[in-house]
Amino acid sequence: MQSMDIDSEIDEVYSTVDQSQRQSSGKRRRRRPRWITTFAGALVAVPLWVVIRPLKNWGSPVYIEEEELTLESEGSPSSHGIVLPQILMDEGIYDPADFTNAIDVAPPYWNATTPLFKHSKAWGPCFKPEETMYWEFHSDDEAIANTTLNVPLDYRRDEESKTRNWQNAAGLCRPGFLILGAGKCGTSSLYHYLVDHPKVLPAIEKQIHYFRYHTDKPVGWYYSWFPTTKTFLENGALMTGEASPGYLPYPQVVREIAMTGIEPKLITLGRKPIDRIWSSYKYNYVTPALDKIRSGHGAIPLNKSDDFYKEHFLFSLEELVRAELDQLNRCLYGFGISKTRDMWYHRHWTRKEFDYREKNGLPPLIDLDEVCYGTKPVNKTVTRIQWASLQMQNPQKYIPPKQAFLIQALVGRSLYVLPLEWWYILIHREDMLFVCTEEINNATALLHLSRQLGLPDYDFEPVIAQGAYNVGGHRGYDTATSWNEVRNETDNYSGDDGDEIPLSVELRQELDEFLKPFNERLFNLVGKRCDW
Ligand SMILES: Nc1ncnc2c1ncn2[C@@H]1O[C@H](COP(=O)(O)OS(=O)(=O)O)[C@@H](OP(=O)(O)O)[C@H]1O
Repeated sequence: MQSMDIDSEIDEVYSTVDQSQRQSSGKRRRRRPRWITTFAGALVAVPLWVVIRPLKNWGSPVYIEEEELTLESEGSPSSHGIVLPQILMDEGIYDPADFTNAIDVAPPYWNATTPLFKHSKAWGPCFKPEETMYWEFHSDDEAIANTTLNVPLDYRRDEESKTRNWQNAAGLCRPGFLILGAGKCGTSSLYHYLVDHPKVLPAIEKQIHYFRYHTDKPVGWYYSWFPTTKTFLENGALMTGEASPGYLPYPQVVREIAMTGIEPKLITLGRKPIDRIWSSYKYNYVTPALDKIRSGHGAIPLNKSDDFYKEHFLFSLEELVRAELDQLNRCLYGFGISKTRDMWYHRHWTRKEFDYREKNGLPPLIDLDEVCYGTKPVNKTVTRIQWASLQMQNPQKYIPPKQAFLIQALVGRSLYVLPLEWWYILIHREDMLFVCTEEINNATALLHLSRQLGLPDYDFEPVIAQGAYNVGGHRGYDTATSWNEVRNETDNYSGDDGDEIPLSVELRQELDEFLKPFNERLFNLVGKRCDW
């Protein structure tokens, strides 16, 4: 997956998911005729139910008839104005105390005073089903054993859902959190840590990238990547979410999200820039380039060692950072200012911000990806303008073209404040959450974050102790690497000073100087400081 661009990553993910969906649906139990279950259930389950009622998710299956899922059947509003089918409250699946927490924050879509809540035909984040629903509270050991999760999830995905015409969001749920990025900042770990919370259900995939690559599809297609209303409610969930690092860098994604009628909490991770740069150099450049070379590229000899290829056929970190820094200096303090303005000023949603910044002497908005680097090769030898002299002088050195959009921005994607400033134009400040990567190993910091998301308190210590995700060579968003292995195998984790990163002292100093004002601007924007 590593060596592919995000589009093909996603295509691959989709086909794997469809397969696993088919497999997992094959494992689900066949439904029994309802009258049998109702009768048997009444005989056996009712006396038991009296005893075990306080135990959530335990007991024989509970079915809800169609008429029980109408507005009339809904319970009276709780003190927070939440209305759910009465049976969910009676069963103890939800408790009125669920809808606010220790710092008095309600999870997204559960705040009954917001316009979004009043106007959507929904139970919290989930749209009401159009058909009779068939409810089972999961106590099924077999089903549980067949999933990696504590609860078997039901997603409504089928062939039809891939077509543009599929509009219906009935029976589906919206995400309550999105991790926007930045890439290589621990987004996979944070996602897995958050979905360990008993009130949070995962999406089918960590990365859906709907708002970047798939907005030609209806929003129902997007929601179909999350648990269905039925699964969501019967598990007593409060939110679901996803993590797509391709969201953060792009201003057009901000607008797409704001227009979609979702109001998730938006989480951005920022890692010590030099650590992110080094991680991205290895993951987005070295590994995919070596993969490509090993499968045969041009006149590059086969079956040589990694060191041989690195020495003769790859650009060093020093070379790429040097070239990019020159480009960034030209762009951020020169041509990028007017070019960004020309591109964006005519849009309603950005104009006021440009004017405000100009009037108050604030740094100008920059559309880093689009404006500073370009998106197309210059000619057959030069993949991006910033590499013109490098590639002309070393035509034998290889940069995989599909990865160029990531390799070109090793430094740029560590200037977290530049894309974030666009997000703050349209998104409420209280919905923008910033996390320093170096904090995510800390259960207290995660508790704080989960409270800001509107979740009840939870101990994240055990899930953190399991390890980190998507570490170095152990690629894969869903693979945990134990902390022992992490310590043995990574050379750049928080806590050390990154001395082993192969950059000359001079360039490292220049880079630090270059980064400093952007880091300060970031801390100022998000209202907190990281340890870098
Ligand atoms: N808990 C914790 N603390 C510090 N650093 C961590 C943590 N979890 C993951 N990581 C490191 O983050 C890198 C992977 O980031 P992402 O998952 O965001 O990568 S991706 O953009 O989705 O591919 C990857 O960095 P490198 O190993 O340096 O490449 C991970 O090791």
